Amino acid sequence: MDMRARPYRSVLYIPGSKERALEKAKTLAVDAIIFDLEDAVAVDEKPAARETLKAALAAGGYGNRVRLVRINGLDTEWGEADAKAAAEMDCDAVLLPKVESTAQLDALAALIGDKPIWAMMETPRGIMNAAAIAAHPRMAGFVMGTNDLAKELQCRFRADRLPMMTSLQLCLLAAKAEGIVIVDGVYNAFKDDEGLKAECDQGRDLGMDGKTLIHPAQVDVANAAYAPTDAEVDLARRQIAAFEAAEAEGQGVAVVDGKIVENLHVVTAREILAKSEAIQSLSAE
Ligand SMILES: CC(C)(COP(=O)(O)OP(=O)(O)OC[C@H]1O[C@@H](n2cnc3c(N)ncnc32)[C@H](O)[C@@H]1OP(=O)(O)O)[C@@H](O)C(=O)NCCC(=O)NCCSC(=O)C[C@H](O)C(=O)O
Ligand SMILES: [Mg+2]
Repeated sequence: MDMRARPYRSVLYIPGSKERALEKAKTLAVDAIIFDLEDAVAVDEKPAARETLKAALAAGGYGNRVRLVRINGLDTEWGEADAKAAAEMDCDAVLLPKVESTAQLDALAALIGDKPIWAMMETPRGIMNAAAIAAHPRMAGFVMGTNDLAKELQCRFRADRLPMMTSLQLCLLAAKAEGIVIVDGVYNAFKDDEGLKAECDQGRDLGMDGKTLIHPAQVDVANAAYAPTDAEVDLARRQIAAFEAAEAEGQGVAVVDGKIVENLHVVTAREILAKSEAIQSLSAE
């Protein structure tokens, strides 16, 4: 399955220093993992975490989960060594934090061979440059860093996320314009399923591909919220059938449940079916 076509409902951060969590992840039904060398790893543990992570990835066992390695920024004392190490790791892409310019992406690209790049979108300057960052030839996905963003915006955390909505939507526009993946920021209260579900539903409504997570307890909620529902799959099938029947009769429009169905709705319907099938084939592997 190519990187863009596959599901990203649940994207779990794992501190690269925590062997127990690195092991636990092999048993979790996550679509992707962010193996973290940045904020989840204490300063004193950074070089050791790089070695721990390298060994864990070499040992394998992560199945069909997409493996992203989040390095420290190239302006830190660990960034360049992280990037060179990640280039040799058995991972699918390298995630760069606090991306603000395409020059930073060029610098990373020079260190990591042909691995795709993902960007943490979490600073005001980065958000303002989202279009150019998304259009970089090596760019494959955006991860919203809503904790850093809230810090930089000096905004309050609100259930409706109004203070950061412009930022989320600028990144969504940039990602969709370039056809790259975009996953939403974390929900910090990892024991609050109801709040997490509400934020997942909001992200899904906005057009996010999935949710970044910090704890295994959050996985099922995100997987459910970002999968097409049975009702959506049923409607998609009926829309496609009705439109094909209308076309066979020389019509360009069908009606399903009292609503028009045109070619563009059929494109969305086919995407829903494709995502549903991709999820099924992931769990069957
Ligand atoms: C939040 C935690 C510190 C809680 O850890 P812990 O106290 O160990 O939780 P539990 O005892 O409930 O754990 C139960 C078992 O699950 C494993 N576990 C816990 N967390 C993870 C995980 N993330 N991945 C895999 N496995 C995990 C434990 O090892 C236990 O296993 P077992 O004993 O075998 O049953 C902890 O969850 C944690 O460290 N989470 C990650 C925090 C993190 O990554 N933070 C950085 C990312 S957030 C961010 O920076 C986003 C962005 O940049 C922004 O700006 O917004
Ligand atoms: Mg951050």
